[in-house]
Amino acid sequence: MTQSRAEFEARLRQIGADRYHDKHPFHDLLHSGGCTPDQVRAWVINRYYYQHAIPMKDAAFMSRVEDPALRRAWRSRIEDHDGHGENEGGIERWLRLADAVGLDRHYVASRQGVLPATKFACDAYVRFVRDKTLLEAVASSLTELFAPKIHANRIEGLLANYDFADDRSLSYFKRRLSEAPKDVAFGLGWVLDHADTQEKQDAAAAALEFKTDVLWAQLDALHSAYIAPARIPPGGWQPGTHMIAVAA
Ligand SMILES: O=C(O)c1cc(C(=O)O)c2c(n1)C(=O)C(=O)c1cc(C(=O)O)[nH]c1-2
Repeated sequence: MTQSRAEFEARLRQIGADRYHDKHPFHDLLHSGGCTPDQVRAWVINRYYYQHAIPMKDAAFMSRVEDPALRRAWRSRIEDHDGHGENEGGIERWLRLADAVGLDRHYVASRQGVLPATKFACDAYVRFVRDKTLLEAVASSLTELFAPKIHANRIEGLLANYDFADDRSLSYFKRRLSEAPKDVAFGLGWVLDHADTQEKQDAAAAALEFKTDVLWAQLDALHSAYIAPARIPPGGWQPGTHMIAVAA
């Protein structure tokens, strides 16, 4: 049976409550100060791959949208990451975080050393948004409903527990606190308006579940590779390498 708008929204929010990556043990370690500097670096390197994929998936989405009003509402997402005018953009802000943890930003931006499962997960997200219905594509972005809370926790946890953390190195997350709610308010409204049959509601819910898997798989990959007993796959970043040379 088709759910009411309120019931369907509650169903989507429950998917976050059950499956969002704020519950992953890697995040507990990271936010509580339990990661070594190299484990934080591994996260920065791998998460860069997600940052790199996001504007590509938004461009893939926009290439399929025929309604100019929807493209107009969506295009700021690309500018938020790539920058526009005075705004240097999220990718540059992420590289500032890479600088702060002592990594060579050119290495991070090269995406060498990224774990295989991170690549598979992020590339699958870009393909999903390119190939599925527009409704499923928009629904898959709705994990951002749950992101401001994890960003606020992360800012607080990193500031309390790591020397590298300050306003400058964490500016990526601070900025997302104002960008994400605007995007997700639009995305949620669009999904609630367009998921007007049971079949469409089921497809949108499945898309959101798929996206929680994309996020969870990245943290499983990190945990397996870099938390003891660490098992770095061939080609994965080796701790101690690709650091900024520090003057003696
Ligand atoms: O740190 C996080 O936990 C987190 C999660 C998500 C998310 O839920 O997909 C995004 C972000 N951050 C983020 O910074 C971001 O720009 C972003 C864009 C999107 C998207 O699907 O379009 N998700 C996310």
